[in-house]
Amino acid sequence: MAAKIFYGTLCHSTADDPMVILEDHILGVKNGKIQLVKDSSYLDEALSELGLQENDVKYLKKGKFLMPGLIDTHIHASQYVYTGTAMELHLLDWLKNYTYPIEANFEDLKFAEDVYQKAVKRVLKNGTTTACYFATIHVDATLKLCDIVENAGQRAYIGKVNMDAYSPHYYVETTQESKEETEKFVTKILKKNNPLIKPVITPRFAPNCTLELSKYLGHLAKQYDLPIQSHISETTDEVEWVKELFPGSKHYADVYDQCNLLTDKTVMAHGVYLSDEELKLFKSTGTGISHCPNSNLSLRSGMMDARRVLDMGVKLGLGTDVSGGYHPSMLDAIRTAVQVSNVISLDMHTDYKSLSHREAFKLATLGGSEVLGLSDKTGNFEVGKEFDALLVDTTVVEGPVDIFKRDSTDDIIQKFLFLGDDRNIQEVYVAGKQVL
Ligand SMILES: Nc1nc2[nH]cnc2c(=O)[nH]1
Ligand SMILES: [Zn+2]
Repeated sequence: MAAKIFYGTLCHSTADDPMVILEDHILGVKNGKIQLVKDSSYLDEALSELGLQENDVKYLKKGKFLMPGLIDTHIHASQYVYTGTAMELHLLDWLKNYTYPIEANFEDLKFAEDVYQKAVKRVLKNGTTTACYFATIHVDATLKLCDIVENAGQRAYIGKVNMDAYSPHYYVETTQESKEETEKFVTKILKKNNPLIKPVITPRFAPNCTLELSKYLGHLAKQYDLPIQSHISETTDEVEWVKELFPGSKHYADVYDQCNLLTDKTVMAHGVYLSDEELKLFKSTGTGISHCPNSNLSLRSGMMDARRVLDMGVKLGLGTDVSGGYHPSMLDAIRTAVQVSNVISLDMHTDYKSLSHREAFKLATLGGSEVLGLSDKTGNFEVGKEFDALLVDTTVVEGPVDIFKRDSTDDIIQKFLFLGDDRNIQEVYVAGKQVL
């Protein structure tokens, strides 16, 4: 995109305020970065500062607004193939009966390409400008996912999954293979030198990796300064199993910590059953949590108390966890996070504050960028950051939202968060480039 100025309503989060609504404002973009955010009375000044003409200004009428792109901190691109199905089992049986057999098919590159094309297209259309993807154990198929993400212009972390233990015979790696293939994958992606795409070290979860492999992965992440993703404390059965498998560890988080897998670039999905001690360890290591409320309800795993995590100062973002979660849209993650928090509040003392839609909006944007260690680049409309944004139109004909004369800008934004969908997402920008 050439340089441009957007004129109208802007909505984003800051460190102090989960939702700042700026009406009659201008946002200037040049070289993919946000150059200025000002009151509209500065328009003439901004035009000359950026060397632009009046026809470089995009005016947003009532009902339209600009917001930061959504950040999905936990999504399995490979599981998109069965999204919306197969949710009657609990986690460990679900993995055994559906997930592993389906992921094993990604050895077939044609199958992988078809699924990944559709998954990436779907999430971009739903406004996910940054995604933290799990793929499968297969290097070639995971490289295919990288090509597809690159062509689509999305910002992403992409992980080749590691599994050398308690995995079925048809979907498993030897420890040596897993080590070699992962380093091969990492170096290939780094060679692309695409600033939008990074490899992420991806031990599936503690039971699926030997300590030897997990320790190697911690070392690899350090060597190449890479982010790390995995799952933790999603169900009580899983927590019990980890206790049995690793009797030498203080708790679940300690298994990862012993392998140097808890860093300020680590995102752990779920964390429903983390103890205070584990959360303190997350805080001290800078590890973030991806809260995946749809998945936690769909697989009946439990309810993660987002308020508790926030109160303990642990970084928090939202994830769809497709396909443990059935919905690929982060708007669904925002809504479900609010609803789960509402349900938790029913059992709490009266001054317990459930998560507001404003806070959930922040988790899906700025919070996600913090969890992924990308808050210097994306997450809000701070000057100097890259322009990752959605142009939302709540007045689209035959759309899912009805706007009335009485609706304030605040109401319009809230209606989009609770009722909107991809029909309302008119334009999607990543690093200043219009990708949809
Ligand atoms: N939700 C979820 N939890 C996991 N734990 C280990 N693997 C998975 C997975 O694929 N999905
Ligand atoms: Zn997951």
